[in-house]
Amino acid sequence: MSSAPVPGANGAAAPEDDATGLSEPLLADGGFHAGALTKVVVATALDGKAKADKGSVKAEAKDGYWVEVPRQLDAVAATAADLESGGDGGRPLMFQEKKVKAALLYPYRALILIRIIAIILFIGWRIKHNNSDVMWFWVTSVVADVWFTFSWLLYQLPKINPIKRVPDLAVLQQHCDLPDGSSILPGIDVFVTTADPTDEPVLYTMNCVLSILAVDYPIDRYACYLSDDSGTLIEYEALVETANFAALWAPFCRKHSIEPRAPENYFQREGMIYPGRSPGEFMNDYSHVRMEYEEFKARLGALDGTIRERSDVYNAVKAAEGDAKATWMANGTEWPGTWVEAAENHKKGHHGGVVQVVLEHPSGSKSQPELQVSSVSLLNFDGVDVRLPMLVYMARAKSSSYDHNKKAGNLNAQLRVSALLSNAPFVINFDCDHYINDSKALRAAMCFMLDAREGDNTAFVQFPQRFENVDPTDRYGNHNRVFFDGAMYALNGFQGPSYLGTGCMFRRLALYGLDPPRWRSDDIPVDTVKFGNSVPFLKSVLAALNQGRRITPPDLDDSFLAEMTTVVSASFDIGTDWGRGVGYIYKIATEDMVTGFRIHGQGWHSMYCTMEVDAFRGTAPINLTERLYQIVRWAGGSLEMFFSHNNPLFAGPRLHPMQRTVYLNCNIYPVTSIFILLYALCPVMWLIPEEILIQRPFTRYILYLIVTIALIHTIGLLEIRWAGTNWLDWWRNEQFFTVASLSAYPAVLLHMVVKLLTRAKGIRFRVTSKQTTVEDDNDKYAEMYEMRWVPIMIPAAAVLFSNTMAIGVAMGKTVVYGAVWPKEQQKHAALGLLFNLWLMILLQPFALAVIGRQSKNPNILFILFPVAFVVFALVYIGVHIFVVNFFPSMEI
Ligand SMILES: O=c1ccn([C@@H]2O[C@H](COP(=O)(O)OP(=O)(O)O[C@H]3O[C@H](CO)[C@@H](O)[C@H](O)[C@H]3O)[C@@H](O)[C@H]2O)c(=O)[nH]1
Ligand SMILES: [Mn+2]
Repeated sequence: MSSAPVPGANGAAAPEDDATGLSEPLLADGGFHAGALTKVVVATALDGKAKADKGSVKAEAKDGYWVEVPRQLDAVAATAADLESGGDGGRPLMFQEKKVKAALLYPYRALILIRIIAIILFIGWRIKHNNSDVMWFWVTSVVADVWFTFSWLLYQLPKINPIKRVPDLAVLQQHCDLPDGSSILPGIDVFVTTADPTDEPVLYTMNCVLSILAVDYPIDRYACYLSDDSGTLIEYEALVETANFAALWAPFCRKHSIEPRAPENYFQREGMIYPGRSPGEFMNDYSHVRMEYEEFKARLGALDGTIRERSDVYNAVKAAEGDAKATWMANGTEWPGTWVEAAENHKKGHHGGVVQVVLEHPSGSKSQPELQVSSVSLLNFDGVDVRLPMLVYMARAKSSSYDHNKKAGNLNAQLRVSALLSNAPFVINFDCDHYINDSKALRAAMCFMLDAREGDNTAFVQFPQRFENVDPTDRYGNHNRVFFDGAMYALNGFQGPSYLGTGCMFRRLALYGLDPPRWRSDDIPVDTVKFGNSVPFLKSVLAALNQGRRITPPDLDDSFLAEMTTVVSASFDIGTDWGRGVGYIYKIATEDMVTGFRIHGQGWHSMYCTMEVDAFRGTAPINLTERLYQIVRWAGGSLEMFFSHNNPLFAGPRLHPMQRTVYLNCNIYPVTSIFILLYALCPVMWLIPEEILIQRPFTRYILYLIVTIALIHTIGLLEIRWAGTNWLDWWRNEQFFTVASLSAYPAVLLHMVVKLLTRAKGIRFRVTSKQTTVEDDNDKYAEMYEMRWVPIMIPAAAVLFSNTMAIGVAMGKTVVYGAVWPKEQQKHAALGLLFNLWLMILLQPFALAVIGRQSKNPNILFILFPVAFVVFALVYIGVHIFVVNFFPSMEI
């Protein structure tokens, strides 16, 4: 792959893949089985089928730990007709609630109780036996234990009532899809955010957009907005190309029931079952679409060059006038955003706003869209809806005099533009590196929003984040399953999951800061102080309040276009409630956590929706340096939230006490790292001549530690059962928490202290790089081995080094003194070493990162570490002999 920092470099590299890329899928037994009418297996037929079967067996086993809660039907009558939610009264129940089986839940709760008792006994015992060698050290470690207990309780207690909710798509369909082919499903505005065409390859972003344009939802009931924070022409022109390709791609997906509907990911997958209705035409259609896709990618890759060339021509003409070198759109107008050659008002962070409707809202008729690709006519789309939903490109204006509030500011601009253009009652947002993996996902979210029970009081429906590019052993804990499943199912038992930044459907009114219907008063101020100075926008808010639920396309006349530029202007938010009481929240690096918190604080509920097939998928940073920066942002945002007016302790009474506990834990967990760092450095005491112990009797102390740590892991083993995760997920979570505690978290704490003292700036939203810079076609995880040393890694490196040295020295001492040590001391040394080893095991991912490419075989640590131990042991013995001979009075 090309590593040139050219936007869309991935696309440009496509032709290299042609040799394998364009080959048609193999057919099972040389042809299609039209067997059970529709089931045709493509590629590795038997293999694929076996995989699919195994998958469903696994899903059942996972679900085996859950029991259905009977649906309460009487709730239906209680809900009045609410057009905002798309129902006409008498709405059905559209999801199934499940709780953990008693046989698992009660032992789980019992173990939590046992651990609480064990810890109380332990701390009581320690305080009674304050006979350590070094008093200050003992006091600190007791404080540490109390803190560990406190933060563990914050973490563990809210997990005692997990709930799983499964959407019932069939009921939704019955209720909303009318027999005449129309639908009463409510409107959705779909948002995609991107910040940089290089760090976030255009190809990913466009794949995300394509998966949206082809999603299974009534075409005139949703609209797609791409908001480009880089303001580059390349993103706009890529979107126009995408609209062209979508005219082929979307009907193809609909005709053949393609999954997933992001082409890059679809063409990469093998062994899929053909579920569509036209197996006979599939091969022909497939190869056409595949060919068009390769050409589409090539066009994306060439965009940069095209734009430069075009601009050179225009600029040459204009040169005489002495103008700056502008960037020109295809229609011969100057691009209002950033220019290829940065100029005043046209550079990164300082440029005009753009709103361009790429595809207009489809009219009622099922006619062909205006934009077409050549081979559309070659395919037979009879009976297939070939329309596309409205598609909009936008970039908010930026100016160096204003804070743009990063992703939150970007999303708020999208909220306003979409309010003017389509004003759908629901919005869902995606990061540009995520895509819709199950085309029914938007419908699934609707099951929760329209449900007769809590539907109207549900502000958002969050889906888990699932990742595609992570190495099979998930070295740096990217899958985060303990969080995305364990913690989120747990929250479902109270007010609901927190907002996790992507793959989350919101009720527009909840984002506008309104109370849930349950608490809403009749008098809702809709004014410029709150919402900003745009009359059409205020009107749209009133319309939303009055439950206008259709996406009604306005006339795109000049005054309307001018209004759209107003709502994306750099200063629009100033002096309004945007980012505070309205929209996504500003000033906190984790805009997601704090936005969800604000909404929960008003008494809204949220729902966690998992589907059998991942609803959405994305990419995660598999390079340790990038990953740690991501953690820095999350942890930094957490602490910032604690020191802001969004501190959960100040939230009103509508926030459920357990929900408050969870948010509090989310805010202060980085503090734990101080104590972890302290403990992790303890083994250094083996380097000291005299035996120093934190606590006497040491044996009893270590036993207590072992019991309490073992209990955590036993609880974890039960948790992974109901969460449907596995022990590796659990273990990686433990390891990564330790690694982060010795790097990202202390760095963030230090930053916070400095910030509080000097009123410095907050944590920077550094966009996670998705661009693979490593060239290695044989290893798609090559990126993982390229760790860049950064200062935040110093504590982890220090702990790793001192532990290795301590173990070596302990071995050396055993050789020198072992025989003369009293039994008691031998035991102490052995127990101390146990602790060292435990730490080393927890730090394994970090050690692997340090050795880079050598870590392709992780077992190499079993050689490297023993060698290091022996080296240190020998050095110790050498020094010892030297000292004994030349400085007999000294003791080491
Ligand atoms: O100034 C900015 C910065 C970022 N983004 C967008 O924000 C999204 C997330 O950025 P990324 O760098 O991919 O962050 P991650 O570390 O992957 O993000 C995780 O953590 C974030 C909170 O820190 C959440 O917002 C994300 O949804 C969640 O996936 C991307 O679409 C970016 O384009 C902007 O639109 N404008
Ligand atoms: Mn991301």
